[in-house]
Amino acid sequence: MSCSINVKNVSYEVNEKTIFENITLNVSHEEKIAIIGSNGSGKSSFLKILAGLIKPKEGEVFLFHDKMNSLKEFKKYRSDIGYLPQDVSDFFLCPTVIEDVMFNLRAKGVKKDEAYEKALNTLTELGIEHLEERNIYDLSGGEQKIVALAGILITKPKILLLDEPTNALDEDAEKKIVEILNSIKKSMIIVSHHKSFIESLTPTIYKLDNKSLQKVN
Ligand SMILES: Nc1ncnc2c1ncn2[C@@H]1O[C@H](COP(=O)(O)OP(=O)(O)OP(=O)(O)O)[C@@H](O)[C@H]1O
Repeated sequence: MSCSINVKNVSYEVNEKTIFENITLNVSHEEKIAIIGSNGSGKSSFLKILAGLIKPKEGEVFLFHDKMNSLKEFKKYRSDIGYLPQDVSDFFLCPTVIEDVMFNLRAKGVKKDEAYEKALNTLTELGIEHLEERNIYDLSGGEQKIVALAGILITKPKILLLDEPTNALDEDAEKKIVEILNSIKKSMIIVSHHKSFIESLTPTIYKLDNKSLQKVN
């Protein structure tokens, strides 16, 4: 089957300390996988490598079978990758929720009325339409997380890299996110500590432990 992401023998170190080594992973077109692991095991760093934000020490990353030789080369796939960071506080570019969610579509040349309609639909799907006119920086951490997710989902990226998408979310919000992520047929890597959330999305779970990535089941 065709793969969206291939990782070959990737290692990462910070300040000469090895965080993980020799990670090999293939994620097929439309496959969802989850990564668990204890605090500090390197899950966020691994996602950042796949998003082209940091460089591995060694190894190779392929997106759609195209080898990424430098961080610059990730640029051509920027709009195909939806990366949700663990901390979204620096994620926003516009003051209000609706403006921010519309922003990525407007940047792609979508007309204002159409972008507004799509943004409102996305907010409604995620159950946060009441936040439309709110200032993002007045929102709670959980609300900000869902707004950030809305800004990613609206552009329909081919790959979703989601770092703890439900931390700080209440049960209802989590349920909505499960419904939406289950309805999306895209390649997805979800990092989470939340077992029931992960199990409601995918049976394919990996654990980052002792510097290596192993399949749990
Ligand atoms: N820029 C950095 N400077 C110093 N240390 C870093 C940096 N980035 C990551 N680390 C260290 O690398 C290790 C892995 O961090 P990472 O955030 O990837 O772990 P994680 O598995 O996502 O943790 P958590 O579950 O707590 O979010 C940690 O020990 C962290 O302190």
